[in-house]
Amino acid sequence: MAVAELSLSYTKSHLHSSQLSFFSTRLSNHRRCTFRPFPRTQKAATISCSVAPSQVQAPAAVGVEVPKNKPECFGVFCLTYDLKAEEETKSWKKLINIAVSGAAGMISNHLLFKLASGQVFGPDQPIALKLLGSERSFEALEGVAMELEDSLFPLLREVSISINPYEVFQDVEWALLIGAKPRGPGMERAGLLDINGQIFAEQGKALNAVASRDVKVIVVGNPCNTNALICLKNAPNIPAKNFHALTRLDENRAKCQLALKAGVFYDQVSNATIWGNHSTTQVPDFLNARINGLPVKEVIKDQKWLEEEFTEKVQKRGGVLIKKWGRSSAASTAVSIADAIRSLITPTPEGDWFSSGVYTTGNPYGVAEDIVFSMPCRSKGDGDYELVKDVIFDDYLLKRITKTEAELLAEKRCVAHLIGEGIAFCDLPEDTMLPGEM
Ligand SMILES: NC(=O)C1=CN([C@@H]2O[C@H](COP(=O)(O)OP(=O)(O)OC[C@H]3O[C@@H](n4cnc5c(N)ncnc54)[C@H](OP(=O)(O)O)[C@@H]3O)[C@@H](O)[C@H]2O)C=CC1
Ligand SMILES: O=C([O-])CC(=O)C(=O)O
Repeated sequence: MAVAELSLSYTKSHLHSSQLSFFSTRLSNHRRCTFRPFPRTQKAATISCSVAPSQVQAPAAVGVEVPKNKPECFGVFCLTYDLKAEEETKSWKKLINIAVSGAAGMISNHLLFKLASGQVFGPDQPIALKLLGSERSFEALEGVAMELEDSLFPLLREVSISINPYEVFQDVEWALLIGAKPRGPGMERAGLLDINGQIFAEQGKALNAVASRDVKVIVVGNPCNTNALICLKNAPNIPAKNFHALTRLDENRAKCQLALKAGVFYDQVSNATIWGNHSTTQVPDFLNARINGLPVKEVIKDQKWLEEEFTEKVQKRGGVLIKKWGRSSAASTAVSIADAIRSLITPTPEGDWFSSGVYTTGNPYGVAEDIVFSMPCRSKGDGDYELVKDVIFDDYLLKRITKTEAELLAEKRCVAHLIGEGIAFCDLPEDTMLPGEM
């Protein structure tokens, strides 16, 4: 195939900046094209595309400088302002970069507006949103960015969109990894693990290459525990401790059910742990949870309800919701991502804790090492966390924890090829299900 080379001169005024962004992103990511910007002073760029001469069409407009590995800004976010000149910004913190994948999906559609409004990082924290999509979703991403423009959020100082994780993850302090392929009809769970695992392997490599060394990663896309494991294994230069799988939605669901049964408002439920996998083997812990400061078992005396109904309700809540709503939890998932972030950036209230799927190596509970398992955590509010030591176990809890642990170990064997552990061998338990699959 002939290689056609176009040499374009640069005049920024020919295109609106969002068109420039779209144009350069498309070109720089096209499989068959390389986009080589010249230094700023020369104001010219070269695009090389391996296409037959008859397919070569001069672009409708001229090229643009694209700094290497930097996604282009979107629309109104391309304007620059002197922050210091604005009175209200003088007390603001330093801007933080937040990457969101699956940014055109349903969960993101709720989450992005929470982030931009200041509800998550606080009213003095300006943010830059870096949205990751794909060829499939690029136009939808532009639509999302347009809605962000039209919302006039003061704290939202930058928005950029790209389909290249190496661009999007550049210098990010937070990576919220939501995008994943949903399990389709007739698709084996092993197939889902493989397809999504490849997405998270690639994203792990990109984070390793370009993200802040202190980046905190929250994996939401399912199967989120094993996706988080794949991601961290492909990012060896970032502490494994910085990777989380989202189980906060499960914790919130558990608190709601306990409150309902006890007849109290849900803010009275504390110390709720979800152990294990974000799947139907997850273990909502009623042994250590408290209602109005008292052990749950002193308030809800119906042990059969706790062991059977409560546990199953939490495990299968996602599936019941899909049956009613016709789609999977998006708003409550976005709320729980916001909760998960806030739990890491604000000190945990005395005596309480929160659940997160975290790396098990070094855990005090005897859970198998080298997997991502939901456990009770506390934070000083610095983005880091410690595992809670003063929890108790009984035979029921241990038996359930062993089951969810076995499932995660089987998922790990299934993705051995994606975590540098040789040939995959998939012997998943038959009842392995996402919460939404029931
Ligand atoms: N951990 C938890 O508690 C929960 C996790 N989830 C999970 O979160 C994920 C996102 O959910 P939601 O936002 O509702 O889903 P949507 O289907 O609305 O969006 C998912 C996004 O994933 C992206 N994607 C990446 N790879 C593929 C692919 N191969 N095929 C199709 N789409 C792909 C798509 O964006 P693009 O084309 O830009 O890549 C799409 O926009 C799912 O995996 C879901 O199971 C949901 C609820 C709770
Ligand atoms: O299975 C899904 O995609 C939905 C899900 O995780 C949940 O509701 O907890």
